[in-house]
Amino acid sequence: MASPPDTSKTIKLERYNSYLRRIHSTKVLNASSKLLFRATLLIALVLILFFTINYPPLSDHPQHLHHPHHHSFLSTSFFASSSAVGGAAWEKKIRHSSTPRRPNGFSVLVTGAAGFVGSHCCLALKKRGDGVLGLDNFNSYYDPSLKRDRQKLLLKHQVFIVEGDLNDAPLLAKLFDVVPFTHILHLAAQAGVRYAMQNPQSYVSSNIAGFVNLLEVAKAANPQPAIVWASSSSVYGLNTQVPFSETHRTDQPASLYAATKKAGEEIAHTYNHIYGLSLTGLRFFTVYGPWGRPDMAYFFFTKDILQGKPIDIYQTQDEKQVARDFTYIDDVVKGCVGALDTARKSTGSGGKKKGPAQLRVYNLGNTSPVPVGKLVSILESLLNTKAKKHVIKMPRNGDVPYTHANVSLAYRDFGYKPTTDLSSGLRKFVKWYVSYYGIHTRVKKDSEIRSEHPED
Ligand SMILES: O=C(O)[C@H]1O[C@H](OP(=O)(O)OP(=O)(O)OC[C@H]2O[C@@H](n3ccc(=O)[nH]c3=O)[C@H](O)[C@@H]2O)[C@H](O)[C@@H](O)[C@H]1O
Repeated sequence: MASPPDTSKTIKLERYNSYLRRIHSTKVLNASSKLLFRATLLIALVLILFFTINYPPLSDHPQHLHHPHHHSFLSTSFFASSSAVGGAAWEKKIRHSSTPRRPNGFSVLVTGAAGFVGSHCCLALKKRGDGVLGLDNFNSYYDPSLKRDRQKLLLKHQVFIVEGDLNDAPLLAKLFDVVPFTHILHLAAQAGVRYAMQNPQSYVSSNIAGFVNLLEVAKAANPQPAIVWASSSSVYGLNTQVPFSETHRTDQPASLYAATKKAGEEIAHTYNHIYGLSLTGLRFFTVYGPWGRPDMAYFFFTKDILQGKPIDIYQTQDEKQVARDFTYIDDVVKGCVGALDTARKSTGSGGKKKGPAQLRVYNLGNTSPVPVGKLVSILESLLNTKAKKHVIKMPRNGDVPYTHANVSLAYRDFGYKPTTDLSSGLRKFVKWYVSYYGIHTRVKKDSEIRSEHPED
């Protein structure tokens, strides 16, 4: 009888083989995981190197990268470009934009650079050879696409705007770390008289908290910059003496907007007194012109007249015409530049006052008030279109009935002399408006307007 085959050896052999296979596969596994580990290490090293070069540590401003205004750091810059806030490319842009190109040129930080007055001032300063860096939060108080278009215009002239908020102290400190600004032209604000009843907090946040934040950074900077900033004709409030002079009372504001601007003037006094900051407040009188603000009456009147929509023309409670000392943008820009040119250096350093510093306030108006009804009839002529006019009593919305600037102080100190009357200025505005919005209409010549409005 054949003995059954001895399988014990085969079984042993198979076990041995499977043992060998296991050892082998573990070795392979070990080798591949080692490879994976090394590759991961390499990638991590490369990434660390990349971030160290492009994003040096903001150790003194830790919360900056998490600020809501800089979500673009993660969403776009991380993948798409290397010009994120704090990066080497970003710093290069900032330095390039703010470096003067004329002997003894200024290096100016312009806040509100994508705004109406801000964008015009940036261009004027850049054109004469000053270094200009913009700051703007591009908020949506009015159509941000207009702000973006102003930004594009500035970029063509090598003016870079940092996107950020006045209340972002780490960002402001970072800007001063990178650039020794000689001046700040502070024009960022929550503007508009009537909107203050709808959104009071935004006035406190921009015009008070934001201003204080900027002053805190400026006082600590070395060297301290000289600061020129936008106050407002509205601070005259219920003052009845005319024309408004800087010596008249300004303690009766009629709107929260006016109250925050007046607060700004008092805050300026404090920072000048304690820290030796050189501060100049400019009281703008209803500034208008090309690239203007869509929330202002002359702008939305133009839009509504062209669209055949009715417009409200305010009258005082005793049925008198409401009037404004409308001031053309180019005149105001000259005033801003004049104020910068005559601003003396701040005297403090590193947050300590070293001696008395300059503290000034000036009216920048046109010295020639025009009733709103007249403004509308000039627009009607320019646009060859009749407005649907609703004359109504001025709602209790913070508006004052009348403004009229005495500008002799600004004339004495820096030769401020407005030269643009309302019809010439509005003509320039309307020409810009129809071209910007692609409207086909013939805008009347200055001579035609003048013959229709001889007293202007
Ligand atoms: O000098 C300033 O410090 C301010 O100027 C500007 O305020 P204002 O002078 O109020 O300009 P703006 O709104 O264009 O109204 C013009 C006229 O139209 C009248 N007005 C207004 C609206 C309307 O529907 N009807 C009307 O008659 C209205 O009663 C007024 O008489 C800036 O907006 C402000 O930010 C601030 O800088």
